[in-house]
Amino acid sequence: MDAQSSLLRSQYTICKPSIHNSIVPSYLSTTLVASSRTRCSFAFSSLATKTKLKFRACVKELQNEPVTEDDMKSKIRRKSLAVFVSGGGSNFKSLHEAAVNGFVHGDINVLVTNKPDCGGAAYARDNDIPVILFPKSKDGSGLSPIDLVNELRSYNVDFILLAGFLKLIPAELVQAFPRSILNIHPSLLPAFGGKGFYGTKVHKAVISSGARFSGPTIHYVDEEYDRGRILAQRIVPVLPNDTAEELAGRVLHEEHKLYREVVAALCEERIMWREDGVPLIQSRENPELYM
Ligand SMILES: Nc1nc2c(c(=O)[nH]1)N[C@@H](CN(C=O)c1ccc(C(=O)N[C@@H](CCC(=O)O)C(=O)O)cc1)CN2
Ligand SMILES: NCC(=O)N[C@@H]1O[C@H](COP(=O)([O-])[O-])[C@@H](O)[C@H]1O
Repeated sequence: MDAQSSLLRSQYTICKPSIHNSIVPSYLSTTLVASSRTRCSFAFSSLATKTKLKFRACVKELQNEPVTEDDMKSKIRRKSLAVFVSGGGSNFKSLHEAAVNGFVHGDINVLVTNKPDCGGAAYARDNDIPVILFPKSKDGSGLSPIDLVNELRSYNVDFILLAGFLKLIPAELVQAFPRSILNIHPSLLPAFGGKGFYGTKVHKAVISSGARFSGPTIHYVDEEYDRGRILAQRIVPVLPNDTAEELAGRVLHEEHKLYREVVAALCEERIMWREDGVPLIQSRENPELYM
C-alpha cells in the first residue's frame, strides 16, 4: 500500500464496501468517510460511468477543488418516491415540481389515494403518474396492505410521503418501510394531533386554544396517528382575529417550503439519527450544521 493510501486510511473511517467490482484501485474500492472538515464520502457503483463520476468528484474534493452540486448528486442514487393523498394535493404538486426542476434528487413514480376523484389524483393522471387506490373501498376495488407493499416494491419505492392522506397507514406498510415513511401535519406536534385532528379541524382547535404560534410538522410515521419521530417544524403566528381558513393558508404556505427542503435532504441522504433516536437534517451548505 503506497503512502497516499495509508494516509487515506489513517484519516478516514473505513466502512464496508457498498458495491463491488469497481474499476478503481483496490484501496479506494470502499466507502471512505472523512472524519475531519473535508468530507470525502463515496460509494462506488457497479456502473463504470457512475464510478468515474464519483471517483472524479472525490478526487476533486481531496484536491480541495470546489465540488459542485452535480458532483454531489452524481455520487448519490436518485430516489424513487411514492406520495399518498386524499384531497387537493397542493403538497404533492409542490413536491412534483421540485422533483421535475431538480431541487429534489428523486422521482415521484406512483400516487396512492383513497379518493380516486380527488384533485391530487387528477394532477397525477395529467402528469402520467400511476394512481393506486388504497385502502380497499366498499365495492371491493383497491389494494390490501400486502398487495400495496408488493406494488410499491415493483416501483422500487425508497420513501413514502404522506401529504393530506386521511387514513391510518397499516402496520404491514410501516414495517415494510422502516424509517422511510414521512407525514406532514398542520400543527406543532405533539399538540393538536392524533385521531380526529386533520384539515380545518386542526386549525379550529389551535385558534380555540389561544395558542400564539402554529406551523407544520414533518415526522416519521409509525403505527399510530402523529406519534412518530419529529424531523422538522416551522412556526407561523396565530393572529387574534384569524379564521381557520386564514391560519390554514399561512400554515400551508410553510408546509410547501418545508416539505421540499426535507424531501431534498431525504433524497440526498442528509438525514442523520442521533443516539437517542432523534432524526436530524444535515445542512447542504455546511455538513457540520444540523437542524
Ligand atoms: N400509521 C399512521 N397513519 C397515518 C398517520 C400516522 O402518523 N401514522 N398520519 C395521518 C395523517 N394525519 C395527520 O397528520 C391524520 C389523518 C387522518 C386522521 C383521522 O382522524 N382520520 C379519520 C378518518 C377521516 C376520513 O376518512 O375522512 C379517522 O381515522 O377516523 C388523523 C390524522 C395519515 N395516516
Ligand atoms: N392530519 C393530516 C392533515 O391534516 N394534513 C393536512 O392536509 C392538508 C393537505 O393539503 P394538500 O392536499 O393541499 O397538500 C395539509 O395542510 C396537511 O398538513
